[in-house]
Amino acid sequence: MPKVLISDKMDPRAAQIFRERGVEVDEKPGLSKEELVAIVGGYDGLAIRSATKIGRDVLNAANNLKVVGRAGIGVDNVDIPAASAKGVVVMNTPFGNSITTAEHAIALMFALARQLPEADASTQAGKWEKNRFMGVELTNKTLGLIGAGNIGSIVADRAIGLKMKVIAFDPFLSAERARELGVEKVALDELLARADFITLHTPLTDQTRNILSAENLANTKKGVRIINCARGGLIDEAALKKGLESGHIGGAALDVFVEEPATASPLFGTPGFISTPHLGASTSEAQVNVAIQVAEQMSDFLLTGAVTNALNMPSVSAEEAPRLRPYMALAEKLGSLVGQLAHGGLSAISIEVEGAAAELNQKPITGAVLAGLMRVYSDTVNMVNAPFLAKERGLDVREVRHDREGDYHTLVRVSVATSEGERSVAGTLFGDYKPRLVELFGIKVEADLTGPMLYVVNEDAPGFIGRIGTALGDAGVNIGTFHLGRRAAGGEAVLLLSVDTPVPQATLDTVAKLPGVKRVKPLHFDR
Ligand SMILES: NC(=O)C1=CN([C@@H]2O[C@H](COP(=O)(O)OP(=O)(O)OC[C@H]3O[C@@H](n4cnc5c(N)ncnc54)[C@H](O)[C@@H]3O)[C@@H](O)[C@H]2O)C=CC1
Ligand SMILES: O=C(O)C(=O)COP(=O)(O)O
Repeated sequence: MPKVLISDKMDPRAAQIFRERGVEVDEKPGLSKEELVAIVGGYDGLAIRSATKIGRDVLNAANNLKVVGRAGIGVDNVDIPAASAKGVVVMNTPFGNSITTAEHAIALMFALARQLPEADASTQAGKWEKNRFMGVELTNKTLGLIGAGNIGSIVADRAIGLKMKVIAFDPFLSAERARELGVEKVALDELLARADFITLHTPLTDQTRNILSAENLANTKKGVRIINCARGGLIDEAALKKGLESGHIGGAALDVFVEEPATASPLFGTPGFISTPHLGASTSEAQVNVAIQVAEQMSDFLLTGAVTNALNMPSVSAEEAPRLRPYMALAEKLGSLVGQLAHGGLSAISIEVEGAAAELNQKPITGAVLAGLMRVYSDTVNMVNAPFLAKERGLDVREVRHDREGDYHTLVRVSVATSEGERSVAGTLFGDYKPRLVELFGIKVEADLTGPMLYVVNEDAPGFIGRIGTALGDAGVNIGTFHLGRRAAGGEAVLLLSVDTPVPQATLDTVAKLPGVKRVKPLHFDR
């Protein structure tokens, strides 16, 4: 039974779903990094929010980990390249808390416009400072949206409802989508110059880090009010403090900080500054949504192989997963076969599907071929990290889908470019579930690729099969199955033998010296 650790505070429905689905679950929110490193090796899945940091140290210790599930949106607390290299799928729940977070941005916008936190503190202190708190109306003001994705779009919709004019800077926002949202797409400089309020809704990337830099903050309209419910690091916090102190910035509301938890930010106490402790997603509705979704996605993956909302792997639906499973086994065996038989470096690989295979999602098949191929070089390879490793090695990967149906109702062909020219192998599924090799380097040969095997290329000649049987028999190696193919009578022939035990080196040397033998290679396949 797979085992999952919930390492952040999560709605109890997550644990309930894991248990109902047959996944063992431990709940240990608030672990230190050292505590997590000490126990993470015992888990197949980690369910997290933003507090758990999954870096190389945690991943190095996570030797059984298959999936990290983020009950929320931002995954900047997960080292995705390191997770991919380790073969760990990282998934999030991209919509479950978007409305809640958008509402928090709107709440902070109102709080800034009417100085609600300060007015509340002063009133409850018995001061009744009616004349101190003069606010501004939102109606007819311009809201500058930096990032118009899921959350930004909801903020735009709500702000338009409040009769604001919404302008948006987002390089990936199409003119058509901007029209649909009722926002005006502008360049960043124009947004800075025109906006009365600015709200940030982008992920933290190399392009967005410090997007509100000291220089950009200086180019904003005097009195601008700024809201950040996205990620700390989008705003230069020191420059923001200076801007608030000089009065150029009329107010700022941060839900997120460069350093979290922010318990001693220099911004605290600055006039016009208000803050919340990363509460954007904290409503009961959003937390139920993301808890249910993450537990379902992770259980599906661990129990059926279905992949939803992964950031480092193509999706596989729950309906597709059972249909794809035998193809992935076939693909992995074919990849392994070409990997084991390749002489020297490979520069390119092409994965072709035809017949019934062409109706399926090809990405997982490609991932499985690459995993089989790359496992020849490293035994920590799986479908998640194989495409990354292949890319790192400069392997050119091509996918081809043929509508035609040939001799077999379904076929997967793997061709590699080697220093000796192109080599290709092909396989089918017998009875729609049993992987079977049907072609090896242009020669028709049918075989199960399983366990220890022996591959021999020889000149087709009478008596050869007897001689090889004797050589293996003399070494006490029992032959399980025997598969033969040849280009033409008397031409090049291939022999694939499954053997009960691996063939010793001395016997391989004996076989290599038999008359007519051109190549001998022991192979091994997972069963
Ligand atoms: N405070 C909180 O508790 C929460 C924070 N978030 C954060 O909110 C942010 C936005 O989330 P979503 O809207 O769901 O993401 P999304 O991916 O739907 O939208 C992000 C948008 O940013 C745009 N973008 C990317 N690079 C950009 C750039 N250089 N300049 C301008 N725009 C750029 C993208 O085109 C996209 O439209 C994320 O950072 C997420 O982690 C999300 C939920 C809760
Ligand atoms: O979903 C996100 O990106 C968030 O920032 C929410 O964070 P949280 O789950 O509340 O720690």
